[in-house]
Amino acid sequence: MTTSNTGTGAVDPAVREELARLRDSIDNIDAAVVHMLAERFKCTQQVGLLKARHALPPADPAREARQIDRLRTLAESAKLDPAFAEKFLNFIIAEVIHHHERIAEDNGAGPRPAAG
Ligand SMILES: O=C(O)C(=O)C[C@]1(C(=O)O)C=C[C@@H](O)C=C1
Repeated sequence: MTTSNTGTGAVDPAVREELARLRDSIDNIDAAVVHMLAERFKCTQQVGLLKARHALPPADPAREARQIDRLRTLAESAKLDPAFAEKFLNFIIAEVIHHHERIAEDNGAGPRPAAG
């Protein structure tokens, strides 16, 4: 229980100000994340085209393993939950792989036939 909320619906103006200041920073960080993700997807779009043109598979599990390893280490030193960092990267990479598959289809490669 805090002493700032009187329970009457009135919130201490200092608390309001602190919340607004923190939310401004959150909004700036969210904007930076969106811009950085947009740049990342511009790069992966180029990778998708390169892979499609040279008949390379959309996914590269060995590369992903190295990225996850690296990101987990970075997360630990930044005091961010490494499991969260891994989930976040996997989420983004899954989307990239969908894009790669679509680019390959649009470039006439189509899905690879099953082995055997
Ligand atoms: O580096 C690649 O080969 C990519 O296609 C990019 C990327 C990524 O988004 O980082 C996506 C799919 C691969 O499985 C590995 C990494």
